[in-house]
Amino acid sequence: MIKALLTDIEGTITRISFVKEVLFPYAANQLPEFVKTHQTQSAVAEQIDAVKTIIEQPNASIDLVINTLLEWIRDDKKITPLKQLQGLIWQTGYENGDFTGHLYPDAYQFLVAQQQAGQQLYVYSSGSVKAQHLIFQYSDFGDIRPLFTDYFDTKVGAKQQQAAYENIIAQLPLAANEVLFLSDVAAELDAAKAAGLKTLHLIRDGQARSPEHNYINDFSHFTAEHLA
Ligand SMILES: CSCCC(=O)C(=O)COP(=O)(O)O
Ligand SMILES: [Mg+2]
Repeated sequence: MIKALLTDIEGTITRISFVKEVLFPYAANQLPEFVKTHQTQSAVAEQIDAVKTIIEQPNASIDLVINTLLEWIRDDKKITPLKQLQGLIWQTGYENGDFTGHLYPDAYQFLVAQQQAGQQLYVYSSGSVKAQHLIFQYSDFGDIRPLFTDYFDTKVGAKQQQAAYENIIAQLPLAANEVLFLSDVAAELDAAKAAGLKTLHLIRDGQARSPEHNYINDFSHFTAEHLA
């Protein structure tokens, strides 16, 4: 019996175009200035050092680090130092009211109903935990952070790795088969299933189906059978 839901964000409860056409361009536009003016702050300096380690250039210039990060944004690389810096950059945009966090209405109604029914709600996204807090704090439906019990990002591992889901389950008071993972990406669902979680594929935009996973086109089609 399912006792908790673990949900992806982009493509599952949030429109892909909000991330690709609002958040990513905003981060790319603000990143050079943000990194240069905040490079001595520990939270930023730590990510700059992580980029230098990844590119194996300990003496890389700040411009090389910035250009590397911009290239990773263009390629939608889910690399932890980029995702951590994006979360710090997006905070200004949310606070300025430049955008609110998109949630599909069916997803919002689903999350509220599930929490009211006693399900624990967790989030696992490539976006940093800070970015997750922000999209929910400044969501289209107001501050919905009280819906969620905890948040996980790529610090537990990449989303297409089985070990990432094993690391998440190790932090929950639940068995893997008591957790239902919701995602739009089949490879993520495969990794979660290999770790023993139950899975449900959100196919909102005509993505290819996978015979390995049950699917729904939106949460209005979610039924009690999905919690069995
Ligand atoms: C938390 S909003 C930003 C989401 C993000 O940066 C991203 O890369 C989307 O990844 P997801 O794993 O949620 O599809
Ligand atoms: Mg996704």
